[in-house]
Amino acid sequence: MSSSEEDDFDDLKRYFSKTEWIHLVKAEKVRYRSVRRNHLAMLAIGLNSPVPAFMRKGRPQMDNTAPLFEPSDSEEEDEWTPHLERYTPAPRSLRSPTRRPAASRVGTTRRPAASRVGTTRRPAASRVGTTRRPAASRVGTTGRPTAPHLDNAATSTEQEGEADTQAVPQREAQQPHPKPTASGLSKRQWLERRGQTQDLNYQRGKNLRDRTRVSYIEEEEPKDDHFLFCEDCCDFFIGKCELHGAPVFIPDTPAPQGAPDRARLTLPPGLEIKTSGIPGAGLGVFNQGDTVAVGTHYGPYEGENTEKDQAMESGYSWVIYKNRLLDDYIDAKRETYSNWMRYVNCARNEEEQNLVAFQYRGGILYRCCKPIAVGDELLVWYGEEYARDLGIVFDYIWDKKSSANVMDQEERISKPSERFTFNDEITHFHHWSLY
Ligand SMILES: C[S@@+](CC[C@H](N)C(=O)[O-])C[C@H]1O[C@@H](n2cnc3c(N)ncnc32)[C@H](O)[C@@H]1O
Repeated sequence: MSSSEEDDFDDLKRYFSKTEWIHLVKAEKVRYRSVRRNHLAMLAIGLNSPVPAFMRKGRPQMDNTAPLFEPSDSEEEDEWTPHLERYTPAPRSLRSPTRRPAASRVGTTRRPAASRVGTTRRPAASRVGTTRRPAASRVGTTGRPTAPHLDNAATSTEQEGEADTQAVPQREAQQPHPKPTASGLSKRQWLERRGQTQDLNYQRGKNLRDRTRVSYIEEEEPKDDHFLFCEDCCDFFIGKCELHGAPVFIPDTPAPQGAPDRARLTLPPGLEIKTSGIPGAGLGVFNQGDTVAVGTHYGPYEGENTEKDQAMESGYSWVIYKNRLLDDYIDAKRETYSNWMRYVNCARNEEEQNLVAFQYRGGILYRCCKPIAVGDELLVWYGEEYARDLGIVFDYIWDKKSSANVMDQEERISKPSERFTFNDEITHFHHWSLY
């Protein structure tokens, strides 16, 4: 990383020991920086955001001086971060386990990224699950109860984040004086700002019925597949990208499940299904409308839930990572129970790939990573092993230089032209093809 890039992370350094810092790779720093920014942004607008673990004072040192996200050979690997990509540039077949791909196609041992069935890798388009724990909760969630009836309330944001919600009212009732929250306001002040002081009428001994109803909404902890990726910033975000705003989602045309030819009926306006431009590939999906902009999202991929064995037999399946023990398999073989995305063929090289498959909130989405002009065929990457299993001939070039050293790789990853996503099982043409 150049020294000017290193400067970008100056604010972050103080949260880490020297040893921890030198073991963080760029992608991790970028992630921590986003987490911190999100956290601060939420505080700035008065939302209750727990302090991210890594920012907490006195947190235990990360005991590991080796890379924080050291890859493991175990199938049980629960978490996946971009960092791991540095260690496994070699055979990334979906069937060979260590890492967890983004959405992956079924069919191998590796779980496919938004992956086609058949792998153990976490699918890119659906590679679920990483080590990321973006402290910052989604903007818009209420976070822990800022119970309006607790007029003498207010424990620190952090305490609130750790305590049982049930315990909060009692604990808070015992606190005679408001303590400042992480936003610098006491809870009372915060509530006053929100014009809710009229609700502060609850005192001990008063009829509980007089209390304002409070709904305790658990803060949603972002999961690995809650993130979207901004193709311009080359960074992950939740909700909307700070610079480029809300992502574009193109919904399917509604069609009843079980309808004959349902998959075709779901085609969004502007797309067309016709014979693929790839010889022998059958049908494909083409753009017949305006150019599809980078960052446009389609999906989720629809099909029937199935077992791994069946999924591996199908040319229309993806793996959806659920947790360390469980994957779901979705098969769009039957047109009556699937959507148009089943017709999207596999790119044969980086040049023609214009969609990236990844897992988002338990489904597989395709994100446009290259403008799709009128007449162009939509092409996604299925994942190497799955593509192989299907007999797809592709330009297998990335492995030739897969032994590129880590620094080299990191340099390359930092180039904006090379995508670096959690879902990169599917996207590896983007950044692996160059090695
Ligand atoms: C998800 S389906 C795509 C839609 C399929 N073309 C159809 O007509 O239903 C996957 C199947 O399409 C074909 N296919 C997809 N990409 C291909 C490619 N690059 N080259 C050859 N065949 C391909 C293979 O037969 C594969 O099993």
